[in-house]
Amino acid sequence: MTQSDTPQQTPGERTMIRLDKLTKRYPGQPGAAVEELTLDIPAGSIVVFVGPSGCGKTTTMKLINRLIEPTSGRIHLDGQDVTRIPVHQLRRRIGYAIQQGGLFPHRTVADNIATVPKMLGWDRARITARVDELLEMVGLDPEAYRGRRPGQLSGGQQQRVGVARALAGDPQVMLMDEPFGAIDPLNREALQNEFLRIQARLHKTIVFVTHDIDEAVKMGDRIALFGDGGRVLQYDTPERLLADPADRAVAEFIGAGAAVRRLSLARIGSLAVPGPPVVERAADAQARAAALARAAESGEEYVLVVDEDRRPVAWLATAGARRPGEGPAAGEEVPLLTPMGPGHTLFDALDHMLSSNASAVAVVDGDGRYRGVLGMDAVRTLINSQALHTADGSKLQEV
Ligand SMILES: Nc1ncnc2c1ncn2[C@@H]1O[C@H](COP(=O)(O)OP(=O)(O)OP(=O)(O)O)[C@@H](O)[C@H]1O
Repeated sequence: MTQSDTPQQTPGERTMIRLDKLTKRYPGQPGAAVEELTLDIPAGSIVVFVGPSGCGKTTTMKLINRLIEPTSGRIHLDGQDVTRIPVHQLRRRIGYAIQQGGLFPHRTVADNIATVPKMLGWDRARITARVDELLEMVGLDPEAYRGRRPGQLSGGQQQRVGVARALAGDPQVMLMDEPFGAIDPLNREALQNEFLRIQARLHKTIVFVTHDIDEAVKMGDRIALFGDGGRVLQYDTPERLLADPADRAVAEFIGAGAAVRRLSLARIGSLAVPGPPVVERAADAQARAAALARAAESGEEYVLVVDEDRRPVAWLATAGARRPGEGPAAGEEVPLLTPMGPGHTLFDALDHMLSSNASAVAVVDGDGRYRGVLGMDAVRTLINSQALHTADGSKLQEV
């Protein structure tokens, strides 16, 4: 076991949850479900528990909110031993969201979300306002959804309500047990992105369980990779887990494709990208031709057309792009793919290029203005160079 023996912290990080030699043996079971687990979960971060089925992830979650009691070991919440906190208080401080939402089927969406606020004795007006606020936050129109029952919602909508319910009492900590597990990939991605947006605002301490290493890499500030018998094999940032697996079992779980996964950790906003020539949309034919000629001379295949606010509009092929029988003629406009913004990753860029059979994507800043171009060759070079660098030249991370 690495790291989890001696919990690692960045200076200044406050520990919200401390698991200290936590062990759980279920009666009649030969081995422990969780064994001597020691782990610090920093305040305001998402820690993902990932690992094969039956390795003790759910048991650890249930130990944290005292749905079950440990055989031995301690759990501290914000410095307090949880066994000293009355259970009803603990439930208020810890929100719990589970697979398929775990909603009460006979209660309306509003009643489901209001569970904890009602427990807390809030008045009706405050509860109604909170329910509507949360529905908005998880992307459901309060007018349309507050009166429905779970059976009248899609799986994804149920999960959204489940997340809203877990957030309702404004808990310090959220435990999320495969909250997006039963969702198709497209909706799952949308939910993940929305949840990350919510988290960027709320800064909750979140423990998130998943089977899926890609989800772990995307959602986690840190990942605890569990092996059989409730042992943590590695507790690390996603970057380090992918770049430097602690042992063979970790490497096997991560599986093939670690290099590609690492692309999903590199945000385009923090990368230096080359800025090939542009031509303004308003430029007259002569200026266009001159720009094309200059670009072709320096070996460029395309020039980017930008509008008056420097937002990319289209590509313009240079003479260098012309290949007999295929490809556009010189001066021909080629439609632009959606440009990549600062929040997109190298993985998004590569995916975008592969799925649209393009060899480059335009890169824009947060206001949609042209920053540069990322080509297939540049991505390949970045992978092969084993290192990514930020715009200021400092090393971002290994790839
Ligand atoms: N109530 C219980 N009684 C007896 N054994 C249990 C109980 N709950 C879980 N276990 C066992 O404890 C071990 C850990 O289970 P747990 O549900 O924590 O794993 P998990 O990693 O969350 O699995 P999954 O990913 O499949 O949900 C398993 O071997 C399981 O069979």
